[in-house]
Amino acid sequence: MFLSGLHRVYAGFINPPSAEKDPEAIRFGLLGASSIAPASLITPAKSHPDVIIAAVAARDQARAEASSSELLQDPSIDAIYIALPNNLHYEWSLRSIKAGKHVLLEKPSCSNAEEAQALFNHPLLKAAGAPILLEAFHYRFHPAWQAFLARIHSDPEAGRVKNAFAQQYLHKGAIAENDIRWRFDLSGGAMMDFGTYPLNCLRQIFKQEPMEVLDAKPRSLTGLPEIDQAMSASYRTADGATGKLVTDMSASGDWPFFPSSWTKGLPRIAWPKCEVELEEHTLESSEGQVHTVKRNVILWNHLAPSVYHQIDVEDTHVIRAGEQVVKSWTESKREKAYKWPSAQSAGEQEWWTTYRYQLEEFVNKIKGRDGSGVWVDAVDSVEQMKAIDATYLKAGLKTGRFLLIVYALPPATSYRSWEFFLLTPLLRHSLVVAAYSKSFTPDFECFCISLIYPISTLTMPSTMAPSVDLSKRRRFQPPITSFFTSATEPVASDTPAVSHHHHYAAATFSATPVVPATVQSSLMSVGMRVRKSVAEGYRTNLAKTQEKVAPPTTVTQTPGVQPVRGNRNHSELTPFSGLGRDEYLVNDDGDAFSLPPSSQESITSFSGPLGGQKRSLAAEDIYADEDDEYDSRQDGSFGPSVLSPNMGQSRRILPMRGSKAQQSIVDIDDFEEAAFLRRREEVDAEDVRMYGA
Ligand SMILES: NC(=O)C1=CN([C@@H]2O[C@H](COP(=O)(O)OP(=O)(O)OC[C@H]3O[C@@H](n4cnc5c(N)ncnc54)[C@H](OP(=O)(O)O)[C@@H]3O)[C@@H](O)[C@H]2O)C=CC1
Ligand SMILES: O=C1OC[C@@H](O)[C@H](O)[C@H]1O
Repeated sequence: MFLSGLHRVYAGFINPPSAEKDPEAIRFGLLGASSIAPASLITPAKSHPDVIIAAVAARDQARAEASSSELLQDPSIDAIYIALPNNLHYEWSLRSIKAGKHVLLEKPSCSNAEEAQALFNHPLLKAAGAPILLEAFHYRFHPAWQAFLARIHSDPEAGRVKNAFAQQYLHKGAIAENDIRWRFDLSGGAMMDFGTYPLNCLRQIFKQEPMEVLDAKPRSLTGLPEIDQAMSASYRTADGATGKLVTDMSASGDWPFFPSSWTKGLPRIAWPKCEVELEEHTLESSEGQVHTVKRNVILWNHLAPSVYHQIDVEDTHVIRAGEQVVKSWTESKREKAYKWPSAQSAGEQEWWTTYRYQLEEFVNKIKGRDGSGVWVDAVDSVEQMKAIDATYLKAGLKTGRFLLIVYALPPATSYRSWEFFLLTPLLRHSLVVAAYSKSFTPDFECFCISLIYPISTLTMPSTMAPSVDLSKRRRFQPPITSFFTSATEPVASDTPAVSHHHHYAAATFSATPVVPATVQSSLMSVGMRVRKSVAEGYRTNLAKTQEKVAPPTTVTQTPGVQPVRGNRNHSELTPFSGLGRDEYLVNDDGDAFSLPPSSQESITSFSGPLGGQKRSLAAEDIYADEDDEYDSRQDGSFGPSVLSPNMGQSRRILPMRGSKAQQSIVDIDDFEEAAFLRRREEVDAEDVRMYGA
């Protein structure tokens, strides 16, 4: 048994036999030289006759065989594997699909449900001969998982699901401090990463949507309250079945057989596990006797079952005559399923990993073959993201949904002094409006920037107003400055920028309102000063503040020089040098009213040629469903909320009670919605109109 286990590991993960490649083999391009790619695709591809790994695109030219844009444009590439940080999944899947490529997309599919909905319901996926898009929930393709589900859903002994539990731990120290999983701006967090598996397990077990989230308790990363390092959450279906998941990506202590005081702080190793209790149900009734059975099933190690797994099934039988128990007994069995019971996929081997099985089905789907029948469809992926979002909301963690309000106050001439009178009303207005908005939209972080120039001078086309029905968690959003084109700078031509190869800079461009350079620089610096002075305790020392704030490139652009579009782009990535990885772990502690870590960087960070990495507040997630949120206020209170000192990091609020009438002085609907708050989809749609697909 041990030797066969070793063989499965060796052949599955280390050195599978090489298959001779078919001339019609699917040629894969990989976006990102990710750590998971060797296990998830490169090694499995070796034994697949219909798969060739053709190219890898990376930010670092030395490690890349192609740039990401070259990869998508290359007609010899059939499919793209996306194992980028989660925040880039939506964008690059969409780009790949638009380029006509099939997409194997790592989990979680997107940053939030809205993105997932937009992606998986994209019209390009509905057309005849449309590209195949698959969220890589690899564990589901292994026969062990399907055998486990069959014990719950298909056997005559299986009653309805009563209760389920799923756990998945990663031991303390397994993930480096600067890993993408610990970065909010890259849509990290335990529920997004490891937690997505046990959640998916529960959904598969229950087969009912949506699951109500009864409770969700995160353990946040020290210094980064918005990042969940661990989560435990419980759920209930419409049928009343209950489920619980526990995930911990830095698990310690709680060793079996040892007193907890001995092992506290030591890394904890535990198998991934799914456990299901089914309701007692009647097998047969005859001659006044009723035969019932009640089943419990456990699957150990759904994550890497090819290494080892076991399915423990325990059936408790009872024969009753009326209330009287005539006979009862328990049947236990232990099962394993390294292969399908009947050959559902040609040539499968016991050593096939979950990833190898997944690849088999992905290819089968593309080639129109029958295969095992296991698939993760569009609805499934969308529901998964909805369930993740709902868990985060219940946990009270920052959801990454932002409402940014920008509005203009009367011109500066109406104030007697820029130094004093200007900043005070701006600050007051900003804070009051943000707080007021927060009371309508408790699920959103609300920020406000008051400007001095009347909005009318910016001549924003009204068609660019944002939709308010979208909310975005960790959402892709263009930086604020990308919407302003200096009057001295030429308007970018529609020739796609090619100078930003080797990074994943999105090539989405927007029609930008032309703003005189003077207006623009004042606009930016005023906005910056307001934000800065908040963080610095209402300091209004202009010289000192400005010194710290590098002017954005768009403002200082050399006249006559063609701007490089990629550099202004919202999703631009830092180079492989490690810049993006090491810089993080921002701590806002002690900065009472500071905006989230990226608020300043959102404006300054893309001044360099390689673009900014950090999550941009001004450029960020801006949507609110105000009516819903208003209606959902439980305590009947209405009116402004005061943001807590941690407003950039947590969602705590202090409601200030009052009647609706009393509070109607400030109405956020009075403020015109700024053009740069457009939804991503609108940006894309406009691009298509202006520049072609
Ligand atoms: N199915 C599974 O079992 C697993 C799935 N995953 C999923 O795969 C994805 C990648 O995870 P993993 O391989 O661990 O991640 P890595 O950090 O190892 O790889 C991510 C890749 O993304 C590229 N990248 C682009 N922008 C950034 C950025 N700002 N910071 C860091 N990297 C960036 C990098 O490519 P380059 O430097 O080459 O340009 C990097 O190699 C995630 O979505 C994760 O959830 C992860 C592990 C297991
Ligand atoms: O999907 C995953 O599976 C394996 C884990 O190590 C990793 O963190 C996670 O992303």
